[in-house]
Amino acid sequence: MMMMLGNDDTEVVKEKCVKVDKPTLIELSQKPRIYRIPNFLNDEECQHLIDSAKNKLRPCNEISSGVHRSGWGLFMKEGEEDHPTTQNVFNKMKPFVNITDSCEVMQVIRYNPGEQTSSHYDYFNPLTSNGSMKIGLYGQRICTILMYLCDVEEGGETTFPEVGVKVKPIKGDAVLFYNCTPNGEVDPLSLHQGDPVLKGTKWIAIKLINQKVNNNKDQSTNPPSQ
Ligand SMILES: O=C(O)CCC(=O)C(=O)O
Ligand SMILES: [Fe+2]
Repeated sequence: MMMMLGNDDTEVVKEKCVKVDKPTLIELSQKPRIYRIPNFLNDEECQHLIDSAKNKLRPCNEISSGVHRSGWGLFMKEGEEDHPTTQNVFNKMKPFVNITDSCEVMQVIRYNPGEQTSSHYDYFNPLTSNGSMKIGLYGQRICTILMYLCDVEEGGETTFPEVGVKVKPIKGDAVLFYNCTPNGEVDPLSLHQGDPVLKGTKWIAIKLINQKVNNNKDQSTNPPSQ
């Protein structure tokens, strides 16, 4: 399995976080597995991700598969993830998850006041033809790493309504959550949403971690919508 908890580089704590040099996972929920990773990104990394996206954002005023997303977003293009800062961010993820060439490109999203993403699952639905086609192409989205690139004055929490978990955006923190159960089945408890921003701006970066597939997918095709 991809998660390597409790090895030499990581530790899981259930209580308040004490700042330590090595990455720490704070368990927010066991079912589904949701962890906060405090201080995952430094200020420079947050700024780099914002700067690399800010002039290229497109409105996400769309309703696809029943998900209402009203922020502004960008999927990094091939090559943009090669920047040393972004590669360093991926290196920081490696103690926790398997990053392979099957993984979808990183996505950067900005929400202004009133903008949000309604409740949805990140996994591909294996019961639909579209979902199973994407599973074949990219691999199931086993888990998601969501990074907060700034503080938000008010609102904008990431909420998991099925399990009553609400994560406040804190600049540099990340949330790692599993869209599948440990035996690999899609997990309806992973339902989540980006609450409306009430005051300020919310910037996030998202890396979806797909199960590795062995194919020659064309990396230049558009990433799948959720
Ligand atoms: O904005 C958030 O906190 C959640 C966003 C999200 O779940 C997504 O873009 O898939
Ligand atoms: Fe999501």
